[in-house]
Amino acid sequence: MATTKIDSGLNNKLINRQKDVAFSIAKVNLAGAMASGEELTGMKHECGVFGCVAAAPWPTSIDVGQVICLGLVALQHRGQESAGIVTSEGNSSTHFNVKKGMGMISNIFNDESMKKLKGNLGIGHTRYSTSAASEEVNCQPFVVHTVHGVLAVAHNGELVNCDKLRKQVLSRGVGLSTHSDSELITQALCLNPPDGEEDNGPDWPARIKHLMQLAPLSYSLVIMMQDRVYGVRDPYGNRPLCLGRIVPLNGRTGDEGWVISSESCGFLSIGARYFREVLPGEIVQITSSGFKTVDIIERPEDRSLAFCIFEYVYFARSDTIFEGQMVYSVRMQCGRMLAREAFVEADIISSVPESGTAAAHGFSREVSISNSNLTYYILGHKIPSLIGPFSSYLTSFLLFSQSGIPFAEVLCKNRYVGRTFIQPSTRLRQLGVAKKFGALSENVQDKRIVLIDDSIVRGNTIGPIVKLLKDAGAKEVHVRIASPPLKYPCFMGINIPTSEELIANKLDSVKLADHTGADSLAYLSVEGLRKAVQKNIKDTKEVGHCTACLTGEYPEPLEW
Ligand SMILES: O=P(O)(O)OC[C@H]1O[C@H](OP(=O)(O)OP(=O)(O)O)[C@H](O)[C@@H]1O
Ligand SMILES: NC(=O)CC[C@H](N)C(=O)O
Ligand code: SF4
Ligand SMILES: [Mg+2]
Repeated sequence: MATTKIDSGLNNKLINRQKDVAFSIAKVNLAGAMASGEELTGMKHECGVFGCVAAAPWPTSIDVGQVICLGLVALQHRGQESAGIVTSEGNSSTHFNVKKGMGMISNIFNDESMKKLKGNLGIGHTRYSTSAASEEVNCQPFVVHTVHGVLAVAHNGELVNCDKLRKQVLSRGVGLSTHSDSELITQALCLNPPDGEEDNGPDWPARIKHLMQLAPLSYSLVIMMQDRVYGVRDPYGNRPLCLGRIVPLNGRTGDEGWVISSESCGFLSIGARYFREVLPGEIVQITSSGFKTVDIIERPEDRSLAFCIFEYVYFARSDTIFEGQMVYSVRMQCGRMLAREAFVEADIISSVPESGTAAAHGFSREVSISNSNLTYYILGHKIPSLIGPFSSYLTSFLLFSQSGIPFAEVLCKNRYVGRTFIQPSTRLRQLGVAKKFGALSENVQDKRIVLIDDSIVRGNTIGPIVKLLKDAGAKEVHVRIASPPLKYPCFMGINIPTSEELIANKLDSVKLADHTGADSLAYLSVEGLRKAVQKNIKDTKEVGHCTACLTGEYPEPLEW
């Protein structure tokens, strides 16, 4: 697989760029978080895109605006800074209906604004900023008027060659009003094609293709013209995008419309069914008569697919389907793999809610193999090593594919803590309290606990939780992380903290165990994660995942 490993020269440039980007974004986000007293945890920052086109005849009876609004609610975990919906009535009208604003979807859209979002087709966006500040002016979708009519664009991702493309677009006489790479994409689509006239009106697929050649990654786009929506996924397939069909009520046949979304998780709640993924490099056109692939743009030959592996680990909702498999099942598989790599004896297996839970169930079900010597368990009892080698027959015969250690919840998550408006006092900070969590003390008392989380980023979550569990009476807490140490920045739509902020760059697992007060701490290996993700991918000609934040191997040369 051809990838770009960071050398020391590039590393310095990366550090500088990281500082620039981190400063411009973090000053907004940190200010927001600090003002609310909220502690920064996890990898934030992706975005969700959604589109809907009603089947003919138009005007449709489908409430397109509401379908998009509910579609965005299902994608709310992908971005909570701002959101927007743009609809088109699909006729000769020279404008789109637009509603955008800062904050959560429920704060932006109400019955009154929904009434104005009439239409037969539309697109929506929910944002976490990566390339420009979290401000009203950068809210998406971007809407522009061109000589060929109105155009709206919603983008998930981040252009790795943004500076170069910016210069190209500016040098063609276009003025940009923001620093957003998504505005840049919108304006790049408006440029007249470099190689001649479009005799029969604008050739949008050709323009999109041209953009894709100029900007290799990373993006999933929904682009709306007056009577159609295009769905576009970058040739590396870095960010997700999938298609669904709106099924008729009362068992009638045929489709009532089509949806396109970053994730499939919301489809059932809007009366849609998952159809398929948009392929890496594919341009899909959706009109009142259905979907059609209009082109597939290839990657350079020596480069592999690079779907973000962290969509499986943490970002996506667990009922979403990627590459033919449900995210929840992959997270369980990560837990199984973790049990094979880093088993430890304990009384209960538990998780840090929410996203660590599926992996904990997987861990609990797995036959356990410790790192150095095989240890076989049946119904929680260690089998003497003498009969160990025969136990695989026993386990399959007796259907004991479990470690024999039950799963039990130990933590209760407070979902309102993010709204607190006070800064913790020095005393509270020194106590290192796990503000988001409470301990289920009866489950914890005198127990040896394997505590599973999906990832450690800054290390702000795990230490206070270990302390909380010990304070609640836990005898031992063994932390197991269902992904490898996070060491490198991401430039593809995820705002990973600077390298210095990533705790794995400061403390190895032994030191981190010591630092957090855990009795042991171990991560899943990169190979283990890859195997867990790729084990059940079927019917796909090609498989490939970006692991740059874990390995420093980037899918495409970085150009700064
Ligand atoms: O090392 P840190 O910087 O503290 O970040 C790591 C934590 O952040 C995420 O959880 P989060 O609370 O964001 O959401 P979740 O409920 O989906 O797990 C992740 O699941 C880890 O628990
Ligand atoms: N996280 C994202 O996908 C953000 C999209 C785009 N780069 C923006 O900042 O608006
Ligand atoms: S660097 Fe990490 S977060 Fe970014 S796209 Fe690659 S796997 Fe995903
Ligand atoms: Mg978490």
